Amino acid sequence: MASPIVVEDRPAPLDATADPPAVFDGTTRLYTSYVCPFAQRVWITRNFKGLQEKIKLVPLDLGNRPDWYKEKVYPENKVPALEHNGKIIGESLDLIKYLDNTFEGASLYPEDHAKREFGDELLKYADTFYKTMYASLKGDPSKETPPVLDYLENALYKFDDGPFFLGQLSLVDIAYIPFMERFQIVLNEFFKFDVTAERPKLSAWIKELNKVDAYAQTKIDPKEIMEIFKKKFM
Ligand SMILES: N[C@@H](CCC(=O)N[C@@H](CS)C(=O)NCC(=O)O)C(=O)O
Repeated sequence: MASPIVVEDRPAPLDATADPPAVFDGTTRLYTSYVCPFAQRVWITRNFKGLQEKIKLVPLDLGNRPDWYKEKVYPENKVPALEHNGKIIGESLDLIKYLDNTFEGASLYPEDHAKREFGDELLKYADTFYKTMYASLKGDPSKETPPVLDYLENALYKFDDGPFFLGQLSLVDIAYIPFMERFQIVLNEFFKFDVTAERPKLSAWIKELNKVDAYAQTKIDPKEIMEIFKKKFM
């Protein structure tokens, strides 16, 4: 079960003029960006586990990033990064596992061996998925994306005890949904290509995820998605 619904105000992103937080003062902080799909994975995980009080959001303006972020916090200069117990941890897939294993709250990975094995395979495939989707924008998505979309559609038939990849909501769904959110909009708007057409499982999966408050609260305005993609990828 998800934790009770918490409605949060989004703090304003910090830009180059902002002072740094009191780094390594014992506060657990998620350095993030509201528009970053990798960071969104960690944000959803935090929300679902009910860690809003324990893990403070520190959103950055990536286009005008403060120098102190690279210098004092995360030399990689990327989001997401988590400050916890005197250290900084990066990489979204590592972070969602870290949050699930380290903090209290609902578990996001099943105990069942077959589900874990399939979950590991799907988590590995997440890079192939998003890279194929981004690369397709330079060509014809209606030809280049069906293999990866069909892989996901077929994967959704594997367990029938719920609409999610491993039946119940897990880290696997959280790894994919930020990217699906963006590509559903962008492919529809710019290429008139519907990722869910003739993919009933995928369509139901997206609908069910939209009912999950921990995710719904992290969505960004579709107009903003289209502007970002127009500027950066097309
Ligand atoms: N592999 C990383 C990718 C993180 C990433 O690329 N984040 C982007 C924003 S969406 C970023 O911080 N870019 C800043 C930059 O590259 O300078 C992860 O999974 O966390």
